[in-house]
Amino acid sequence: MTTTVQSELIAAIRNIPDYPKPGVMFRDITTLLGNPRAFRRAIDELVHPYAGTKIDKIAGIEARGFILGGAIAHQLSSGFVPIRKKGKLPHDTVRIAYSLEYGVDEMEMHKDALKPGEKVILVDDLIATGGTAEAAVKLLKQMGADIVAACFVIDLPELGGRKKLEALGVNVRTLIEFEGH
Ligand SMILES: O=P(O)(O)OC[C@H]1O[C@H](OP(=O)(O)OP(=O)(O)O)[C@H](O)[C@@H]1O
Ligand SMILES: Nc1ncnc2[nH]cnc12
Repeated sequence: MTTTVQSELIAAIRNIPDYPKPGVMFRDITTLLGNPRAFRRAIDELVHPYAGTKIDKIAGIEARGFILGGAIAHQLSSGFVPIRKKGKLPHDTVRIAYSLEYGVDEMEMHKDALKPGEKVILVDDLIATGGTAEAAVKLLKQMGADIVAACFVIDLPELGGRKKLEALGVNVRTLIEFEGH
């Protein structure tokens, strides 16, 4: 069943066919971010299960996870930890390689960004194959984080990312789903 809030979020997202390559329907959240009501709704929906829970850090995945994660951190009075593509963080880092549709990339976070046992929520805009989020989960676990949940606005269920994270024992929260790539 699609709720009113879900319909509103779906309507706020712009769909761009064949971007960045033929056959991909790009789910563009910039229109949602530019819509004050939809942006607030998305943040409220992502946050509400954790209201009143002490969450030490929100870990946001570059780049769109920074925007959502910053707003969520503010709402939950948590700190924010950026997980960045390699070479962007200035201090000592932990780094992990991960697979993209074509080739591999690496992401990293600062070694002192988290203390073991801290409660962390991982945030990104979208989960597709789950390769990006899986790598982020591995980095967070390496740092000794207690991963409370991984939260995304959009799930592309056919690509299997949610199941991949759940197989790692991660509680996954998503707001809306789209069929296909
Ligand atoms: O589940 P996956 O198959 O790993 O794909 C999901 C990732 O893809 C997009 O980021 P992208 O790699 O396009 O980077 P960007 O946000 O820096 O543009 C999205 O924001 C996720 O981070
Ligand atoms: N279809 C899609 N739209 C936006 N970001 C994505 N990342 C991976 N697949 C995507």
